Amino acid sequence: MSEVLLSCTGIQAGYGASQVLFGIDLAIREKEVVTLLGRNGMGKSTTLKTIIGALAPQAGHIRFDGKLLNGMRPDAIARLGIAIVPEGRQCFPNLTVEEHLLAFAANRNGQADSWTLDRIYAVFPRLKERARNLGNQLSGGEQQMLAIGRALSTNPRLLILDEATEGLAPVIREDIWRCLATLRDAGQTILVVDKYVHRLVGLADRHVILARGQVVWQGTSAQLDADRGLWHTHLGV
Ligand SMILES: Nc1ncnc2c1ncn2[C@@H]1O[C@H](COP(=O)(O)OP(=O)(O)OP(=O)(O)O)[C@@H](O)[C@H]1O
Repeated sequence: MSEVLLSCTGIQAGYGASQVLFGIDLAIREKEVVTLLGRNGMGKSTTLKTIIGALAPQAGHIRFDGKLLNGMRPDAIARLGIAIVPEGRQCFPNLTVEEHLLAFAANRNGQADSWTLDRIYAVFPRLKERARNLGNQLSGGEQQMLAIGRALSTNPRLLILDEATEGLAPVIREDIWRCLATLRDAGQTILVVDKYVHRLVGLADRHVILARGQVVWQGTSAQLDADRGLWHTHLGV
């Protein structure tokens, strides 16, 4: 089995006096695709925020490639190789697609198989067609592809997607799922938060379900697929 890349143990976190996470334990191995699932308000985004350093945990440890992330600033964590595609895409209106993909490009970890512009265009041919268009000339789906492409251009060891298909038309969502499957097949380690569990069982290796700030279930896609009671109780499907 491959090495554990990210591990969270006993994470507690919240906003001021309001505690949201009550001891989250999760681990992601290299080349795994893992989802974080659960109904609205159960703590998925808060977990992501603690991993990327946007929110300091009140207790517990977050380790990435063996290094303790507690207390590190978000930019330092990003430099270690964690990239997030945030909810809402956040493209720059006055940069072209190609400028977005070049402006953030880095291969800090010296990966042999790095995400060059050509490789990103191979995963997202639509972005190649739109290379000279500005961010504000793109459709919602194209902006989402660009946000993923931009995150990839930093050659992250862990790519995190927070509700990447939110608000997209079903046919565009399918495009995004196909692209994520291509990334998975290329060996990219991915943590996904999304609500389309039907699609996620076909995409991910493992799933972690949160309820009220705690991990209530973890298992493989086959295990999740076989237990529709879980879908009903915790995923509202
Ligand atoms: N900035 C904030 N300040 C105060 N409370 C917050 C803040 N952000 C989130 N919360 C609260 O923390 C709890 C968990 O929210 P979180 O966004 O982590 O849930 P989630 O599982 O990602 O759900 P969703 O899919 O609705 O985003 C909720 O009760 C939410 O109201």
